[in-house]
Amino acid sequence: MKNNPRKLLVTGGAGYVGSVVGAHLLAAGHQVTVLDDLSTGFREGVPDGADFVEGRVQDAAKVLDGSYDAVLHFAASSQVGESVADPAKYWHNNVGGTLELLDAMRESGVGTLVFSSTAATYGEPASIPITEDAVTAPTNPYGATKLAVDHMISGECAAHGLAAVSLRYFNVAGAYGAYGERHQPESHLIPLVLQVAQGRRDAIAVFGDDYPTPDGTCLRDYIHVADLAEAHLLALDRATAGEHLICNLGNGSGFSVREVIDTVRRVTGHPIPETARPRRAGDPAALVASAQRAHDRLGWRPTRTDLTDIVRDAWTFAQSLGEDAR
Ligand SMILES: O=c1ccn([C@@H]2O[C@H](COP(=O)(O)OP(=O)(O)O[C@H]3O[C@H](CO)[C@H](O)[C@H](O)[C@H]3O)[C@@H](O)[C@H]2O)c(=O)[nH]1
Repeated sequence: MKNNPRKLLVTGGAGYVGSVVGAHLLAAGHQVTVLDDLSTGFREGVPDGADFVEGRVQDAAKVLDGSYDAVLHFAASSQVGESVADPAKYWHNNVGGTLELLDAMRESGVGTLVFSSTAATYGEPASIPITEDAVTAPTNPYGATKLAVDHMISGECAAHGLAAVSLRYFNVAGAYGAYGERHQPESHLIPLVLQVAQGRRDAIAVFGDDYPTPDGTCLRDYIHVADLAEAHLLALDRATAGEHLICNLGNGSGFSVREVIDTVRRVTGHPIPETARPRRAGDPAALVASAQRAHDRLGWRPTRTDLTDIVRDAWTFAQSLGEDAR
C-alpha cells in the first residue's frame, strides 16, 4: 500500500496498456477511475477495483470534478495502417481529444499528466539505439499525431506549470494476469504468431527477409507490459511542475521477426508455418530504444527482458480467452 494514495483518471483503461497500468496503480493503493468509450477496449479490461465511466476523452470535463490528482492518458487510435487510410480520425481522436482533455485538466486544477507516447514519433532512425534527442520525423499520421500531442503538452508545462511525463513505448508485448493484448483486427506480430499456434491462422506472414539485419528480418525492441506499467508509477511520482519529461521505454535490445517466431515455436511446441511476404510499407529495419534517460530520471529498469518470458505470458493470456472473446 502506498503512503500517498492518489485519485487518478485513467483514459483508455479498458485497452491493453491502460488496463495493465490501471491494475498496477490499484495494487499500489491508488484510487482509479477509468474513462473509456469501449471503441477498441473491452469492458472486461477495466481493472477490478476501478470505477468505470463509459465515454470519450472529450467527456473528461464531466468526470474531472476538482477531486482528481492526476491523469494517465492512454485513450487513442493506435493502428499505423489505419492512420494512413483515415488520417482525419487520428487528428480528431488523438490531437482533438487530448486538447479537450488538457482544457478540462486546467479548468479543474489537475496538475499532473502521464502520457502514452510512442517510438513512432521518431520515424526512420538515423542510428540506434534511439535516444530522446533523436530527430522526430514520423512516417505516418499515427506518429505525427502523437508527436503533436507531445508538443501540446510541452506548451502546457511551460505556460501553466503542468507536471508531465511522456513515455515513448517501443514494442509492448506480454500480458499481466487477466489483462493482455487483444486488438480487433489484430496486426501485431506476437499475438498473430500465437493465433497460428492456436490453429486460428494457417501461417504467419513474414514481411520482408531482405533487410540489412543479421537474419534479414526486422528488429524490434519488445518490452514486457508489466515493466512498462512500473515506469508509469515512477513517472507519476517523479513528475515535476513546469517540466515535460520525455522518456523512451524499451529493453535496449532488438529481436528479429524470425527470433520471435522461433521463440513461439519453443514456448508453444507448434511448428508455426511461415509465408514470405514483401516488406510492409513504412517498416524501419530496426527500432531499438536507449532507455538510459528512464533509468537516470525515473529510476526505471526493465526486469522481464527475456523474450521467452514475454512470449510465455502472452501465450498464457491468449489461451485464457474463450472462443467468443477472441
Ligand atoms: O504479420 C506480421 C506482423 C508483423 N510483422 C513484422 O513484425 C514486426 C513488428 O510488427 P508489429 O506490427 O507487431 O509492430 P510495429 O513495430 O509495426 O509497431 C510498433 O511500432 C509502431 C510504430 O512504428 C506503433 O507504435 C505500434 O503501435 C507498435 O506496436 C515488424 O517488422 C513487422 O513487419 C510480420 O512480419 N508479420
